[in-house]
Amino acid sequence: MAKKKVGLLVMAYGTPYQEADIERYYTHIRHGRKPTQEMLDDLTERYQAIGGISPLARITEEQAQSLQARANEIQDDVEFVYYLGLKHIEPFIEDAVQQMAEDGMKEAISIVLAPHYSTFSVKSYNGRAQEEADKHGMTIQSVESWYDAEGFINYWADAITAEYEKIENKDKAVLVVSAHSLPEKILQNGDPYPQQLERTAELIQEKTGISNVEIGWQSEGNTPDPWLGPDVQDLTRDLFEQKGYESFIYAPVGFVADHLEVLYDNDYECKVVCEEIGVAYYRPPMPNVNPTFIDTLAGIVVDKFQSDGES
Ligand SMILES: CC1=C(CCC(=O)O)c2cc3nc(cc4[nH]c(cc5[nH]c(cc1n2)c(C)c5CCC(=O)O)c(CCC(=O)O)c4C)C(CCC(=O)O)=C3C
Ligand SMILES: [Fe+2]
Repeated sequence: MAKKKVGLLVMAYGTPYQEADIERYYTHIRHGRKPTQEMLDDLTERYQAIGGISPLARITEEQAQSLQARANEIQDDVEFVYYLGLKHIEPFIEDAVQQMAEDGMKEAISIVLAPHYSTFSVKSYNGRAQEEADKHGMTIQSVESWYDAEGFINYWADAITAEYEKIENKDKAVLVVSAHSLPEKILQNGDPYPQQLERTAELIQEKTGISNVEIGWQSEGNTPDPWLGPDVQDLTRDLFEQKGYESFIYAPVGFVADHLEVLYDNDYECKVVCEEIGVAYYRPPMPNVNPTFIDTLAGIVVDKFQSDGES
């Protein structure tokens, strides 16, 4: 008998596919408000600085494909079929859910390719998926966060250790663990996002044994609100002045792929600060489709599916 098919909704941020997409993508991020020409030029220049366009579209697709393959390798009960649902560009989350329904899926499991839960990020992905699923009478079980998953921590611990070993004077080295900043107002409703980042950092510290570890926030948006800090660039200067560190390892653990926020905000902006103050810059590779990482996500998806019990 053919195995039952279960939808595997893989959700991610999305990125422009070509330069001509930047304006509508940015407008979507801004909830329908067009960016000014200056803002648009600024974003276009940042994409140009990383090679014209982001590698994120390709990597997200590869992550979803390998996640499907691994999830089908580690269990034999059902066949997971992946659907990509993006937050800010097509295929949108709603498109993916609708497609699942048209393909006859009755149930699905969803995961967001971002480790930390926030009302601003994961909650909105899951809410959009759920709302669309309701329209089609589909059930979606959503993985909420995986910032403390053992294989995820192991991935970063190994990648960071490989950089750390290159450094001679380890007393003068610091690890900066970061995620995307969010408006400070998330704190008023007890959002778990900052605690989850702290926990990721703590687990990485336990695993690597690195003594100097700091939390930073990066890539904050262009809005009048106050954002969570310290920003990684300011933090770099402060740590240099106050502690005299000579080597900085940046681990942007709130992201899972090579994209603008890492290739520009870390590899260009943080590096510029490091060069200015004369310290060494290190940034371990992103998870992308690393087998340990994909295996971890597959395990989480399968566990969630099995624990919620098929009827
Ligand atoms: C929490 C979070 C994550 C991590 C969790 C998750 O992955 O969901 C994330 C990831 C990403 N963010 C990305 C891109 C952008 N985010 C922006 C703006 C914003 N992000 C926000 C939040 C987040 N963003 C917020 C609150 C804004 C301000 C909106 C406003 O203005 O009210 C802008 C506008 C310009 C700018 O501010 O830089 C861009 C271009 C890319 C793709 C990069 C590529 O294309 O390679 C990725 C993976
Ligand atoms: Fe963003």
